[in-house]
Amino acid sequence: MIELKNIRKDYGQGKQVTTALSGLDLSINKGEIFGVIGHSGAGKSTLIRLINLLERPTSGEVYVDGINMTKLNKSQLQAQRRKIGMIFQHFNLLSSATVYENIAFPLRLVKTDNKKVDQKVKELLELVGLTNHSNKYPSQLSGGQKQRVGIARALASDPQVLLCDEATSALDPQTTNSILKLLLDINQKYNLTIVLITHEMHVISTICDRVAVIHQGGIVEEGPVAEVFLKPQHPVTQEFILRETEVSDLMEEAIQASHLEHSQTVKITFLGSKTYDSILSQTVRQTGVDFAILQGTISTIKQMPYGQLMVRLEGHPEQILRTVESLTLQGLEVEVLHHGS
Ligand SMILES: Nc1ncnc2c1ncn2[C@@H]1O[C@H](COP(=O)(O)OP(=O)(O)OP(=O)(O)O)[C@@H](O)[C@H]1O
Repeated sequence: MIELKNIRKDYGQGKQVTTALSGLDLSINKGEIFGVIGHSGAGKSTLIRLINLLERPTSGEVYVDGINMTKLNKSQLQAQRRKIGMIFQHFNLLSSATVYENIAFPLRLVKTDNKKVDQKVKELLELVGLTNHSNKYPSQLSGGQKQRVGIARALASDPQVLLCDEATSALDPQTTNSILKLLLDINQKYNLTIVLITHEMHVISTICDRVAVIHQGGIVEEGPVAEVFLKPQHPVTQEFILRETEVSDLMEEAIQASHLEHSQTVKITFLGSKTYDSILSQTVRQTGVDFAILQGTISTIKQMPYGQLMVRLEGHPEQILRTVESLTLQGLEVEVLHHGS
């Protein structure tokens, strides 16, 4: 659906050049929710604005739905942009227009007749849950309601792609979750491709199918969210995930402090329905080892449950080995963090 090929983006000229993106390749499938995460200045805004050519690449190509955006003339680009909706961190609503007129705005621009406008706006008001607010002005709305107007306006032209530029960064956690749920519902209802940029791993793990981690203008890690989240490879990804799961450096201290003879500290990852099974207790009963839980998390990645337990297994080395093998055979992921002597 979206392809960025060997993209370079420089801002400024001569000695003042800042390279925001260098040699970036990215491919996003139709109907997926794709997240891009990175620190401030990593190049996220530049990347998302390249997709609808709000920023032109210095070199490289941008394809949306098979069309090379960089080769279009002005009117062709306008037509292609109607397939790409966008929402913003600070909503960018027209303050002097009502909710109704904000949503109608893209349709008025292309001179849609009033009856069709009315039908579409009412449908969208219902979709975003603002039917009773249509005559209000943006200043009379909460942040979450403003973003709902932004979403409805972005959907007015029946786009195939929705770009979300830090769409929940100005919202509190509860409102963030309600907006994320709305985006997920829209994605499922219309098979809309959603691209979002964020600096919060929580946003990624709540709704995204795949994620790319961007750092200093390049993608350093990319893949299905569960894979990247549970087995982060790059230090920047690891840092985002540690922040999210609130596992601190104290963890390392706990592992060292709890170090015992004839023990091994392991991290066990449970995915999907296995998260709630009693696999660990059944296994240790059979192999005869004891265990102590050092840390544990149960959460979800896009509505799929997962659990991670840090445990110290205690027993004869052979018993511990059998325990690890048995857990692995039962489909759990076991990573040895520390061998006891
Ligand atoms: N219009 C511009 N002129 C000059 N430099 C720019 C411009 N826009 C962005 N940059 C620079 O390009 C780099 C990438 O910026 P970008 O805004 O894409 O990052 P970001 O990851 O979105 O950061 P943030 O989360 O802070 O918005 C930064 O070094 C930034 O200073």
